[in-house]
Amino acid sequence: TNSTESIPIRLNKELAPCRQVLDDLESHDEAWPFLLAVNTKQFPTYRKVIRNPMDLQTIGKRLSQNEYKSRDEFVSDVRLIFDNCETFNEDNSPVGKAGHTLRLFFETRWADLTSGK
Ligand SMILES: Cn1cc(C(=O)NCCCNC(=O)c2ccc(F)cc2)ccc1=O
Repeated sequence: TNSTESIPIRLNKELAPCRQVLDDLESHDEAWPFLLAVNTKQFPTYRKVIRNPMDLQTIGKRLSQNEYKSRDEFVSDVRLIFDNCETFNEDNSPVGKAGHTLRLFFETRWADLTSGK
């Protein structure tokens, strides 16, 4: 059965752009640092520095489990990825640059999807 059948139409419509932009982010060439949670064995200081980790897989799970009650909650989690990235990485590092590139891509795509274009 279609898991969205139980969601009110209004909410389902609300969340459609969220699914679309998440798919676009996941398939972006610069998404590689953000697809999965940062590996804390590879980066042992990460959880000390970053109190609220976030990644695209986690957002996908929350979306599929209907944990977002509004677009704003979804957008906050996406922006948390990029804010965490700026906190932990130098701007001119490979991950830092990927974060800036993907943030700009997100904000542009999100505006297109939600400004009725
Ligand atoms: C957000 N962030 C990520 C990293 C980081 O180094 N992340 C993993 C890179 C290695 N992972 C991959 O290359 C990969 C992962 C999944 C996939 F499907 C394809 C490639 C470091 C600091 C930081 O703040």
